Amino acid sequence: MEGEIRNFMTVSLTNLKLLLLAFDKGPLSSHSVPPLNFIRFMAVACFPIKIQQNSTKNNNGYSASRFLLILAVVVPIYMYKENLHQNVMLSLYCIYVYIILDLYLDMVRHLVQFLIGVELAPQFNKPHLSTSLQDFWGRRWNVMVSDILRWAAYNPVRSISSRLIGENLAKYPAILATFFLSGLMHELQFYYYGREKPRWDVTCFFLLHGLCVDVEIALKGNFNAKGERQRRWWLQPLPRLVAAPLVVVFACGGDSFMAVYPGAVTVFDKPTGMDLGVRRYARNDILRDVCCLIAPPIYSFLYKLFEVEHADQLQLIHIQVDPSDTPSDHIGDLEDTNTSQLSNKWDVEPSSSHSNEINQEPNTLRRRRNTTAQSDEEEEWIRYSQIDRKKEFCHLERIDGRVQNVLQGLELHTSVFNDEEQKKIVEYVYSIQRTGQNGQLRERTYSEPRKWMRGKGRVTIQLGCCHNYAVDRNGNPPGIVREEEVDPLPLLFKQMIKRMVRWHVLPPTCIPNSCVVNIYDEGDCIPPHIDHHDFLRPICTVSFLTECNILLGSNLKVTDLCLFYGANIAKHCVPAVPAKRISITFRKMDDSKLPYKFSPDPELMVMPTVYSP
Ligand SMILES: O=C(O)CCC(=O)C(=O)O
Ligand SMILES: [Fe+2]
Repeated sequence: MEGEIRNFMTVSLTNLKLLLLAFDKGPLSSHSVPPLNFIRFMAVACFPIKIQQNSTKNNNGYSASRFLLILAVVVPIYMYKENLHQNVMLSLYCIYVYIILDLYLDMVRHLVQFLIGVELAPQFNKPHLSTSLQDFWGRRWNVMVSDILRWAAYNPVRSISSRLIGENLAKYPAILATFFLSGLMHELQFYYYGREKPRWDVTCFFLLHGLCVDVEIALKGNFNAKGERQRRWWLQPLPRLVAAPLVVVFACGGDSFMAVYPGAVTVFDKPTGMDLGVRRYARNDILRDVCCLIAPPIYSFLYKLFEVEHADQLQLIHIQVDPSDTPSDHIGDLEDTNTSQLSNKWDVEPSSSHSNEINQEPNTLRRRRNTTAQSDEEEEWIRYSQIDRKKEFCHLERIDGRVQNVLQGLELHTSVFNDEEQKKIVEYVYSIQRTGQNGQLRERTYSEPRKWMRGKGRVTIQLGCCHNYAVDRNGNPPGIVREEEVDPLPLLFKQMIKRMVRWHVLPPTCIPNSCVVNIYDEGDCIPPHIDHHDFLRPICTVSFLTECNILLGSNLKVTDLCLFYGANIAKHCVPAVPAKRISITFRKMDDSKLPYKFSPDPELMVMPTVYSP
């Protein structure tokens, strides 16, 4: 059977990978990380494997021994098949197919891993813990295949349809196309085994699930938009213990899943020689057809009923500084420098004409202030004592069945930077923006919302590392994109960090080494998201120009403007801002997730002095 399965994988997946390579996409493309030498290239092309992007200690795969144990229980039950109801047999069969697949793929993974010396990703990520169909198919079931389908169908269809029907709707046809392609691949695989004319029931099964995922995503957005309904008890999420079996039963055990069995029976009956006594799926099965029709609405309803939010601890320090005057149009001294890297443009000596007060360490401040007959200590003490700190934020929500304070760790510090300093920082930001507009920054440092996203996106400037909130157009997953290089943190921002550590706003144990600057025009927003866990907590946002609402919580009320694909766990968002606003979010990267070309900044490695009045 192993030989059969190997061919099965080679036939469909290798061809798809090679096809993607023709467009320099997918796991064999020139962007692959780590770069593929000949041996690795051949291994990735020929085997159902995926190179682990970020080396991880957590292996989400199951241990083979646990599986063998389950198998040891399931297989003997087959002996009593005559006494078992057909549907029980089908469910057992489903478990059997899953275990065999996982064992086989895991075996291949370990063998290839050993041979090519690269860590490979597990293929399954605890599918029995899925909390929604989207979670099941997108993140837990056969993840290597999901990745390939994302490149081959989802991304291209999404990009074409966003031009035709807009960014918000584009995901729906993209999802359908992905499931359709998956259906065709399965049809081909079953044909390969059974040599029977395709009955298209497998394709229908995948299309049905694609439709359900579409409905699920649409409803999630819709329900979220009606924030009030979230609070009704019957729409509150149930614990994963209840939600997960429901999703898995729908994904694998519902009547519609039986559509897959004819293929599965054809595939596995013959090579294993097991006559499982499973009835052939009847093409005109009325019950199945009815189920197909009613499954999406029922599923979507169940989804919302049993959706589980993850209890990620929110630790966000938000520093809200007083809104300064409208930014001046004055460009500042920095504009005429003409190098392409921010570090050169920006990292100016405190003594040069580019310097500003915030660039100076307390002793520099001291010297200047002495002239005003105010001692340096007094000056710093006054500034330090003017900081207003609010830490007791509390909003209780039920997450995973437990009542938790979702604002745990949130702090608000005001008056950390004075008006003059804020103005300088804002001017700096504008000068970087102009540098980016002139194409003088690294490709992923500066990005503007696309034209049709006006009012929905915002300008972002990423420094220190490039990271994705969602899968990017190259298929990179959310989180730090380790192979991308962006411009480094400029001196001014490093000095902001030092100031915040010195004045007890940031802990000296978590000194940020990256940041994202968000420039919002009136009406722009940031959709609900949780900052990726490639970044350590706490995370710190400094806000300029305009006061605005920032929503925090596990179930956010979201306006239509902020509908966001994949935001099933929404933790914070900035709804449409009333006027121009700038924010700088500082984050420390997890050491194991640093960009490959990242070199730690010596200035930020020395523990900054903490002020003690
Ligand atoms: O602009 C803000 O205040 C929030 C920014 C943010 O959440 C982010 O960039 O992840
Ligand atoms: Fe964020």
